[in-house]
This record gives sequence, C-alpha cells and structure tokens, in this order.
Amino acid sequence: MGRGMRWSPINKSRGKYFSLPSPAAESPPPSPGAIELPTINGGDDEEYEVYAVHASHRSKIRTVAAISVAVSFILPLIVTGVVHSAKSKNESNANGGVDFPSHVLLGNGFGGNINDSLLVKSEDFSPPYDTRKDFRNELGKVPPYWEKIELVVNSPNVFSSITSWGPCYRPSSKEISIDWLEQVHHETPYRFSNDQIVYPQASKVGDGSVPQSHFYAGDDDLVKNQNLSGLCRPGFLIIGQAKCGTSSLYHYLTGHPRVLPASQKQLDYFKYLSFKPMEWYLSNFPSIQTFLARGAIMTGESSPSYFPYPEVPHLIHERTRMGSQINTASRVSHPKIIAIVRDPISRAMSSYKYNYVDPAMKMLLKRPNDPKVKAAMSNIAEGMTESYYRENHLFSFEDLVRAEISVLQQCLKPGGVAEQMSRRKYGPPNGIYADAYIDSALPLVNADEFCYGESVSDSVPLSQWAYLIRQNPDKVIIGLDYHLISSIVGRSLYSLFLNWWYAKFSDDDIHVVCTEELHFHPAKAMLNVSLFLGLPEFDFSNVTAEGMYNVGFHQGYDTITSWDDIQNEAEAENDTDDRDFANIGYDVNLSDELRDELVDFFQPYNEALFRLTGKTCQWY
Ligand SMILES: Nc1ncnc2c1ncn2[C@@H]1O[C@H](COP(=O)(O)OS(=O)(=O)O)[C@@H](OP(=O)(O)O)[C@H]1O
Repeated sequence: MGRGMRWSPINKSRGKYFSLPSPAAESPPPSPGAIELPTINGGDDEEYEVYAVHASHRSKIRTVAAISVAVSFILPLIVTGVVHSAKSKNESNANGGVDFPSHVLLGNGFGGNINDSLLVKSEDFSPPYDTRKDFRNELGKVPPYWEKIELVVNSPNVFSSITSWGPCYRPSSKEISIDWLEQVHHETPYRFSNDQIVYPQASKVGDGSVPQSHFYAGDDDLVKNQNLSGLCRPGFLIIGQAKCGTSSLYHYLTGHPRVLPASQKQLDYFKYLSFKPMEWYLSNFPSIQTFLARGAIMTGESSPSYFPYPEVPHLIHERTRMGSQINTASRVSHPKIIAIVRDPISRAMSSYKYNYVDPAMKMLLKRPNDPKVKAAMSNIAEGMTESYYRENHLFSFEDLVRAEISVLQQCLKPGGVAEQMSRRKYGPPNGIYADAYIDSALPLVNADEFCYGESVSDSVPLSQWAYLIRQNPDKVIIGLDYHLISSIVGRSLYSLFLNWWYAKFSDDDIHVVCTEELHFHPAKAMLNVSLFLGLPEFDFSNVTAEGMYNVGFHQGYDTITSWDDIQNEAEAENDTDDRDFANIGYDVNLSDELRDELVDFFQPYNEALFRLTGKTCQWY
C-alpha cells in the first residue's frame, strides 16, 4: 500500500469519504536553507553537493525592494489609505455599510489618487438621494470606495480629480455624461446569474479597433499609448500550478458575493497574449456598471500558464506596477498572487493522464492527418480498442517519470546546466532578474526551459525520450504539448518556480494554498484566501459543497462534478478504501517502489517550498 492520501469512510459529513493523511513524521531541521538533490534508481549515481538557498539573501533583496516600494508606492498609499480608512469607518457607522480595514483599499489597488481636500469635502457631502440604497447590492451593502461615484454623479466638476472608481480606471470624459444610476438599474439589473455580467470587450477593444501594429509595438508603447478609461482591473491572479485545482479555486472564489468572474477563467494574457495591449486584457473584466450593480469589490482570473515561466512575474510586475505610465489611475498595487500546490506525485499523475494519455489516445483513435503524428503512428494498427492502444502503444507513468528524472538529476546539479543558463539569461548585468542575483547563491533556476533538450526527429520530439523510444519502438509520444509531457515531474518542483515569484513580489502579496486543504477543508481554505485578499468574511460552505471542477475525465475548467458523483465513481472503480483522489477516472499504476523513490526525490524541493512560503502542506 502506498503512502498517499487514502479514501476511507471517515468524513461523511458532506457526503465525502476522504480521510486526512496521517501527519508527516517530524523531520530533522534542515541544514540552513539547503536543497540536497537525491538520486533515484536508474539515474546518475554521482553524489551531489548541497544546493544552497540562503535565507540571508532573500532578506537582502527584500530590503532593497522594500525601500524602493516604500518610496514609490507605500508612502502615497498610506496617505490615501489613512484618509480612506477614517472615511469608510465614518460612513460605515452612519450608513450601515461594510466596515473595511484600510488594507482592503490599499492592498488591492483601490486607493486611487484622491486629493485630501476632496475627501474632506466628501465627508460633509449629502447627495439629494440615498446613494447607499441606489448602489446597494443584494446584501444591502455598498463598498465604501464606490462613494466617489456619488461625488461624480452629483458634482461632475470633481470628475477630473478622481482617477480611480473602485477597482476601475476613471471613465473617459465622454462617459461621464452617462447617467450612472440609469445604467445600474436598467442595463445590468443585479442578479446572481453571470449571464448579466457585462464585459466591455466587444464595444471597447478586441474587435479589430486596436490597430494591428499596436499589438506588436514595444513594451513601452503597449503601456503608454492606450486608453484604459472605464476598464476594471484584477485584484487577484491565480497563477497555478496546473493540475492542482486552479479551476475549483477560481470558481469557489468567484462564488463570493463581492467577487466577479473574468470573461473566462483562464485568460493566459501574461504568458501567451502579452503582445496585445493591456487594454485588451482589462476588457475581459466586468464593466463598472456590473461592479456597481453587484456591489462587487474585486475581480480576477486564473491562468496556470503563469506559474512556470520567470518572464511572467516580471511582466505582471511591470505592467501593473504603481506609477507606470499606463495612466495616473495605475497608482495602485499589483494584483495579489494566489498559488496552489498539490502533493507532487498526485499532480504528476494527473498531468500524465491529462497531458499524455488523453490526447495521445484521442490521436490513436482518430488518426489525424498531421504528418508528424502520422509518422509517429506509421507502425500502429488502426481501428483497435482503447485498452489495446494503452497496453501496447503508450508509455507507462513509470517509463516517462524515470526518463525525466534522469534528465533532471543531471540538469539540476548545483552549478549545472539549468543554473548556469538561468544566470546567463536572467542575471546580471542586464537580465530581468539582475537585482535578484545580488547573492549568487540564490537558486533561481528555470528547469522548464533548460532541462528538457531539443527535438531529435518527428518521431522523437525531445532528446529526453530518445533512449526510451529506441528501447520501445512500438510505443509513441504524441500529443499537443510536448513541453508538458516532458515535465510531468519537473512541474511538481514548486519551489523552483515560486522562487521567481518571490523575487518579484513581496511575501505579503503571495498566498499559497495546498490542494489538500481545498479538498478536506474547502470552506476554511477559501475563507483564508478571502481574508488574504481583504474581502469581507463569507461562509463558502454552500459554494464548495457543490463539488469539484475539472476532475479526472470530466475535464473542463468550468465543469463541476458533484461530491457524490466523485465518490460513486471512485467506489465503482475501486471497491477498496485504498484510493488516491489523483486516480479518479483512470488508473495510473504506481508501484510502491517508485512511490518511495519519488517521495525521496521531491522531499528536498518540498522542504524548500515550505521554507520559502512559510506554509507546510501535509504530503506523505
Ligand atoms: N477541490 C478540490 N480538491 C482537490 N483536488 C481538486 C479539487 N478540485 C479539482 N481538483 C483536481 O485538480 C485537478 C484539476 O486541476 P486544475 O483545474 O488546476 O487543472 S488545469 O491545469 O486548469 O487543467 C484534477 O485532478 P485529477 O482529477 O487528478 O486530474 C481535479 O480532480
């Protein structure tokens, strides 16, 4: 019997049958900040040195970062925030609105650039109607920072002083003539149906109205020459890791009555669409009208494509940074970062199914015309059953994992290829992480880019698999995303990826969720997420009780599977209690021997993760 999480009829309270894994035995304290690379059978036997992660280095970087952030960012916001905080408290008492702590306003960029005299005036301001009632949402509350709107509606002459409406950029002067009350009540009557959320997309950009040349302009132009007026921005980004429950996390979070979803869960902008202007990106978040109608505070998106790439935290930091040229309303903090990490073996198994078995099987059954795929399948009989293909022509989890691990052990050695190449690309003098390399011991390693080799031929898409394919000429590696098939194990080395995020963002702006918390204590895990975001307290239990998203073979970011169905399916497939939830829908064989080896392989990376994030997940 393996050592992962087990199904057992212990917790039936919500119709689920999961038991918590037994607490991990206490391990001896790690040598100061070190990752030791273990070997795994079949890998290189060489002994590796200790891979240093100096805590002192991180604090040095933090200090430098903190000073520059304090000068350019915290200071003005503290000023605004103090005023806001006093103001919202005052209003709250008088009108029964929600009393938000100042960090809600600050932390998510709602501070705006209001001058003090305006705020002083606003406290004495009495509109001719009850603004609170008019902008009230279903809960009878209106977020305090929307108060600015009543000023605008009632005294348009203050319009130019107000750069930010809630989480939204100020509308253009043309739009100020809009009767906002009319908009709220007639265009977007507030209901919980997401069909009624208005996204500015069609009318604003994304319809060809932005010249093509603009998309390919240099970064500076993308930032400067655009009109963000009236668009709203994300307060949070769920960055991944893929296959760790990002879809559930996103849907649960947008179940909070004050949080609105983006036009789709996964926008992938900062990875795949960053050649488009921010204007395009922000047009995928709800309109000001929708925010008002819902009494909403925040929106955000979830793109697991962000997690593994060092370019992404850098880009997010650049394009959302306070004081950038976007316009004055960008005097806001960056979106908060939410990462979710899962027991690395379960994640690897899920990735094996989703990124390899599933697409490969579809291709074997459908025989697409793509010449590369045809070449790879030239010796394979057509029209056979799924189980025939699985048994005869697909590599097992173990095959792929062992091939990958021998590559990783070599590549991740201290001073090895990944470390050297990463430093060359991202480090001093001109790399985008030059500052983070102040101390050369910082393990900034882009394993994803530098460990997996080049294509060998059409039938050997990466050198990593050359030996495997030579030894098993009947088996194929086909799929859409070779880079994902190649890094089934590597993408579970969370600490390597998160190091880059922590180099760009402050600890306070990153929140890490363990998938297992989301699984076993979903309402509590979500409450913690919402408190981190500064949202008002909300009981998520009804939202999370509906089920899990993107499960096993019910794949689809927006597809929910009820807890009962999950349970029934697991029981139908396996009569015993010995069931890991990673295996729902498809049996991935994992011998006890390989499991033990993987546990050892992941252990130092897990420990580095727990040290980095200050959070410990209950794995193994
Ligand atoms: N609440 C909860 N608790 C535990 N595990 C959960 C939860 N919700 C989703 N899942 C499992 O997460 C896997 C899907 O993750 P993602 O949605 O991040 O996948 S994706 O990268 O966006 O495709 C997928 O894993 P597998 O079923 O093993 O493939 C889901 O079953």
